[in-house]
Amino acid sequence: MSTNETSFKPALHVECRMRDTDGFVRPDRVREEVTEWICENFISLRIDQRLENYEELNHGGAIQSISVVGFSGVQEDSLFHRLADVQLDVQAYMLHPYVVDDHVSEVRPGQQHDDELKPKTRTMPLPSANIHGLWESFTTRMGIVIYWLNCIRELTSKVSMTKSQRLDPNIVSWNHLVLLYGPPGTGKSSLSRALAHKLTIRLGKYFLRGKLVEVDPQSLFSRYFGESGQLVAQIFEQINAMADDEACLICVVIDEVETLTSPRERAATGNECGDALRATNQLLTCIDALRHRPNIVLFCTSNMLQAIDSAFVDRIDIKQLVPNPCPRAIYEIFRTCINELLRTGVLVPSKSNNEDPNLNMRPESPLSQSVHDFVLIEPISIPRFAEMEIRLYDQPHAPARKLWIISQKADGLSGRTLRKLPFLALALYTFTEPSTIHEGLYALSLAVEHELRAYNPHDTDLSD
Ligand SMILES: Nc1ncnc2c1ncn2[C@@H]1O[C@H](COP(=O)(O)OP(=O)(O)OP(=O)(O)O)[C@@H](O)[C@H]1O
Repeated sequence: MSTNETSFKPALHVECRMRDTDGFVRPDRVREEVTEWICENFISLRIDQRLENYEELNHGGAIQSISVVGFSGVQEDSLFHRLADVQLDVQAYMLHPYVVDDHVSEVRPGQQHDDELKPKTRTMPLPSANIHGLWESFTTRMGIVIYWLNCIRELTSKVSMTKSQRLDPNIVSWNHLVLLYGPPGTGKSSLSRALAHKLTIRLGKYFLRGKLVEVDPQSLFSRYFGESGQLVAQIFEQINAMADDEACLICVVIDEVETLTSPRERAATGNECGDALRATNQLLTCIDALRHRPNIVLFCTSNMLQAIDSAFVDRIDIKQLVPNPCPRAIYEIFRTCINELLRTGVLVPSKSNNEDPNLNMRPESPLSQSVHDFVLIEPISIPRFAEMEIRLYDQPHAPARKLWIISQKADGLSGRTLRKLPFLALALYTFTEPSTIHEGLYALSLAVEHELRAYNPHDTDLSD
């Protein structure tokens, strides 16, 4: 098959997580060997599949896991893909260990004035154990996730093209700027970090390392009039210096970017101070200056798109609304929380037949035989939506089914609120310790109703 034919095929992404080998094993060698092994041993692959029996490979000892993580084609929601129809994209990476206290840019003790004039950033090497798994918690298969798949695909191709083809930024416009906007608590900041992590893995062919730089926008405002512009310039000087290492992908995250980019017309009419105007001007200049750096991507988040300067909005390459999670995403949020409560023993699997007659039927019982194939006897974790969807109506009492009904009811709540609810529900509505999974789910359903009433005080009938 010609190379041209291959490059037009959609990509199937496979991630190969390596053990820490102290640099003895090169990721590109692992990538090559795993690609060859997959082509020789598989006809098709399923999204989310974990590949086994790789230990026999020359680099098998250096591999911790191999998973099929995504597909960049038209039918992004289909689960099975024939290798003959795709371009295999294997990435080998090593996670940097968990960092408890992120590095905050240096400030010298005892220098009060100096401290205030230092913009604060946190840096973390990528890919990082701190962020690992975050992307997956957002990208439930199908549903709202499609735009994230598009977003990562667009970013990957733009960064890789500017890096490999050395495109002239004055001719091909790419400002390296992504804006995630939407209501509070929908996961914009977490998604920016998750995107940075994922992008570093996916671009492992082009960049040997990655770095996440999180800028605290509040620290860019000084109480000394006229200093804010300088602080912005200072932070971008630091970022520019980091980008001198061309083998490193620098992902910068600026939360609440509207604080730095308030519309300059407002300042001109006297409602905003001149210092803010200088900060906005400086930021725009710095963004323009970064355009020739193929290894920088800037992720910004905002709750208020209308409060951002139009010249900044005009420079944005990828602008993505992050809405409240849809029921499938809500199911995933609740599912991960409940599984964590089960894992730690805060919740326990069902103990008696009283709660759910189907659930504890013994497999030996002839009466149970017909339902046994479908029934979870002692669930130790709730399955993913994709796994339980086909069996949804066969098991009216299964925890997964109950959770799906609760998730549909919780539509409209923010991701932040949803993450709090399972734990809060146990504190408010259960009286035994530990509670069973069914008691926990009943409590969660009450907590959701309570929260919805707080959102819509006039809506009294929330039963389904
Ligand atoms: N769709 C979602 N899926 C999974 N978790 C989510 C989702 N939305 C929000 N969360 C969780 O909610 C919490 C808050 O997220 P985050 O701070 O990223 O939101 P935000 O949109 O940046 O909020 P704000 O605008 O108030 O700063 C995090 O723990 C995040 O994991």
